[in-house]
Amino acid sequence: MSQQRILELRRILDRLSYEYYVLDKPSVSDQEYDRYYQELESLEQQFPEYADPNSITQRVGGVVLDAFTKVEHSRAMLSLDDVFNLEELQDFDRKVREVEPNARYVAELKIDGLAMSLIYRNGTFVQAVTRGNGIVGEDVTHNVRTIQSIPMHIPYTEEVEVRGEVYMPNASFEMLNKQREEKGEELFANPRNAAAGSIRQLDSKIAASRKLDAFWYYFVNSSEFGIQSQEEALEKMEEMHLRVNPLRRICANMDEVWAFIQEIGEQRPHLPYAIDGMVIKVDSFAAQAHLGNTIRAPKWAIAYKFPAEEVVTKLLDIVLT
Ligand SMILES: NC(=O)c1c(N)nc(OC2CCCC2)nc1O[C@@H]1CCC[C@@H]1O
Repeated sequence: MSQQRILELRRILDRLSYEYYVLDKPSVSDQEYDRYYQELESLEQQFPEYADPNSITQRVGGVVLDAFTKVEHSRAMLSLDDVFNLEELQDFDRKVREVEPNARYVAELKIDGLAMSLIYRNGTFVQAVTRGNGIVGEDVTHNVRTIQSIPMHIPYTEEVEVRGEVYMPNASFEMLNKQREEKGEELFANPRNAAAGSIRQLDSKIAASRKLDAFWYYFVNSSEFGIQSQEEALEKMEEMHLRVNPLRRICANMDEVWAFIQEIGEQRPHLPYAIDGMVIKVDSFAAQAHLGNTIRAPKWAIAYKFPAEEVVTKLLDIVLT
């Protein structure tokens, strides 16, 4: 029965795609993957009545909008206050401990991309909305659907909203600028601009060609899943087959945070994506609620920013290499 086979192939390919793009551990060869993919493509062409926008064959894009729809966020997408040195981190820690003396932190790399909200209903991906001004964003579902590591199905039927950062891996960024240089087009200054420019495309075929990726870090309705801390939320999102950055550290105090920042500062030039700092969050959700938010940013999180690489050293690198 062809519909049966179509649904079975979609499940197989979703699983294989998860292994490849999220776990980075494929269990079959590329040839075997391609055989399943081609069988699904030809069955979908023979039986268009079984078309599904969430089918893996739709990741290549092909939707061209004439405008973006504005969407109001279910809950405001907060920003982060910035600090630039250890002393300011210790000020933040002191203020936290006035309210939560035993707070522990989760330190997460600050991905330099654009913030995004994903909504799943009945286990299926339904919408992606940019942060916009934090209250209202743009519906970019057609472009986010092309990001291979984002699951189109999750094993939960309740409504799930998660937030994270869509970014352009350094390899994609270098390749894109090389192509643009060959075509005499203006280059993107950095991966963040390139990612933002790609997500704002009306033609999802262009977005698909930009090979974007994403890490997820915030589970909006986590309390409905009985989750009590940031680390638990990250583990739950991993369980949902969402791609979560494994490079993170639970820290008992700000000294451990500072040690992790130094370690990552060393690794930064060798990471496959751009980071502009570290996001430090109080782990316990009860403590987060106790600390609260300002209108713009949480009082339970802070962004430590790495010193901007001196333009001079960058220019010297170019001149001297
Ligand atoms: N860029 C990041 O890697 C990142 C992160 N790892 N974690 C958060 O946590 C949110 C949750 C509540 C307030 C900030 N935000 C991040 O980026 C923010 C989103 C909006 C502005 C920054 O890009």
